[in-house]
Amino acid sequence: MTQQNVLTHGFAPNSGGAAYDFDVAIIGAGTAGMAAYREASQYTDRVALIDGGPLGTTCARVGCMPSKLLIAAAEAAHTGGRTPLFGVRYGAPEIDGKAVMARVRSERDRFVGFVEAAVFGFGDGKLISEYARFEDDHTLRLGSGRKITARSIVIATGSSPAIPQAFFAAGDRLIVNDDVFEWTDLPGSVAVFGAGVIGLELGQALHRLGVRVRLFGRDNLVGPLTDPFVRDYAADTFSGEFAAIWHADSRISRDGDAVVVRWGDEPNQEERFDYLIAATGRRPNIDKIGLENTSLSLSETGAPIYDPLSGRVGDSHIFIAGDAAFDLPLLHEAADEGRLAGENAARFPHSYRRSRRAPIGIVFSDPQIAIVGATYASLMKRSGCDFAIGEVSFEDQGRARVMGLNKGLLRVYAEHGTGRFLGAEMIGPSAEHLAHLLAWAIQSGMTVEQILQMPFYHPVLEEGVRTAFRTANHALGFGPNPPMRCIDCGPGA
Ligand SMILES: Cc1cc2nc3c(=O)[nH]c(=O)nc-3n(C[C@H](O)[C@H](O)[C@H](O)COP(=O)(O)OP(=O)(O)OC[C@H]3O[C@@H](n4cnc5c(N)ncnc54)[C@H](O)[C@@H]3O)c2cc1C
Ligand SMILES: NC(=O)c1ccc[n+]([C@@H]2O[C@H](COP(=O)([O-])OP(=O)(O)OC[C@H]3O[C@@H](n4cnc5c(N)ncnc54)[C@H](O)[C@@H]3O)[C@@H](O)[C@H]2O)c1
Repeated sequence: MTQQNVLTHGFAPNSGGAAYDFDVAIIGAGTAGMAAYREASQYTDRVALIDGGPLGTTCARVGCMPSKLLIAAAEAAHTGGRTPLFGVRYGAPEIDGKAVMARVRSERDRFVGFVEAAVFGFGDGKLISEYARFEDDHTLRLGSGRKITARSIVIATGSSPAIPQAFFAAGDRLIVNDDVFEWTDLPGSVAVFGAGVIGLELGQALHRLGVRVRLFGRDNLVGPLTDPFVRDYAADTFSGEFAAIWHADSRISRDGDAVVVRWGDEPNQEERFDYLIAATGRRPNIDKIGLENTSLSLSETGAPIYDPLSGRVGDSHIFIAGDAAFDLPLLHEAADEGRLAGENAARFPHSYRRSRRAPIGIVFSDPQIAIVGATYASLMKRSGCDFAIGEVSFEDQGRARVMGLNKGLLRVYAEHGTGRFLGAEMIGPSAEHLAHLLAWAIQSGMTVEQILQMPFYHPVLEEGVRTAFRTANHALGFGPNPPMRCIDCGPGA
């Protein structure tokens, strides 16, 4: 990849004798930073995009894309195990770990290449390949020691794995997601710590690829789920497939090449692994950017206090976006926040607030997990039990049974009085698609009644969604419960 557009020694800013070197300086050329750059460039040419590397974005390099590539391989390995249900038998899968990881890495490199090409395509002198930290409110000190000034600044520095101190007892066998995607072969065994999104996705995928996996969670949490019924259903489902301890107070040590994990006093409560994968959450990359040298208001944790509808930190000329803000650390949110911050930084002091899209989060486990709109926990906090709940189990749902994918539970939440659809949590088949339907309904401000007026084909998984809304309709006091397995709804609808 040519770096001819990368400016490392000197730049040509300060056009027109302006007070600052740049109108906008963006720290971080990830998803949020690139979106900010594109947006700000609509208003001014005097934009600097600063990134100390590696380029390529977290999503493409060590996040969304390589994780989904690994999951795709795991799905291929798992498919044969499901087919005896249909009277179709394949032999045991033969998993070539080297070939699995070769595809993950080469496809990953391809995605990263596209991103790099986009950054380098921004034009001469637009990218400054150095790390930056604040020297004062308008001044950034670069890694080389040089300084630049900017009228507005966007912080888009992303996030990094947060690793509990106790894990370091595993020495060089302690790894994070970044390291997994550098493997050239699959290991024999891993202890995955953290039953959040990353832990579930990587843990299940590695298990299906023949790696001995044990997942160690905390507080019985399962991914992002907050509804106790859906969470318990999910925990039972995953426990039925691979070894998982949803709450463990474990002790970690190292014995030769092995990581030893002990989670109780019984002899069978100790296991040895090749690696310990830390998937225990992420923290924003804001601790080393010199925020203490600015006049910004910081929270107790040292995070800039900002408005998520404008990206603006306090009443300053500084904006924050993406995982650095850590409100919704997801790819599409990083892109939206980057655009918002870039526009407002360029327009400054005329910055505006913009409404946000309906929240949506998907975990690419199997079954998939999805949450949309307001979570169960946030509704409980906001209104106690004063909201209506509808639900459907996918165990007897027609289409799910036909496909042998009849594992899952969807719970939908609606506002009493208005019948407005507020949010949903689910585990189940094709959750990635059903979640989009649900999120679009929330963003459109639909009521349960309006949703039930929509067309539903037969036999489809969406009929299960309809059942959940029919039971919500009843919980709202708007109508009777749907008959169980009603024929005109389609069998098991
Ligand atoms: C394993 C994994 C799987 C994921 N899967 C999904 C998924 O399926 N779907 C989804 O929506 N999200 C997923 N995510 C989350 C998603 O990847 C992130 O939310 C998103 O990439 C954040 O983008 P960003 O621009 O904020 O940060 P990044 O892309 O990390 O960009 C930050 C940039 O800032 C640079 N930088 C940092 N500090 C400085 C500094 N001081 N000076 C200059 N440059 C600096 C870095 O080099 C980097 O290039 C996943 C994350 C992980 C880790
Ligand atoms: N499909 C997706 O959209 C996707 C996939 C992967 C990552 N992501 C993003 O990346 C972020 C980070 O993912 P993550 O999984 O690292 O964080 P997470 O916040 O989703 O989960 C971390 C989990 O680790 C647990 N934990 C903390 N300390 C622990 C300990 N000592 N022992 C055992 N468990 C412990 C927490 O209770 C929590 O359940 C996510 O919030 C998400 O925004 C998204």
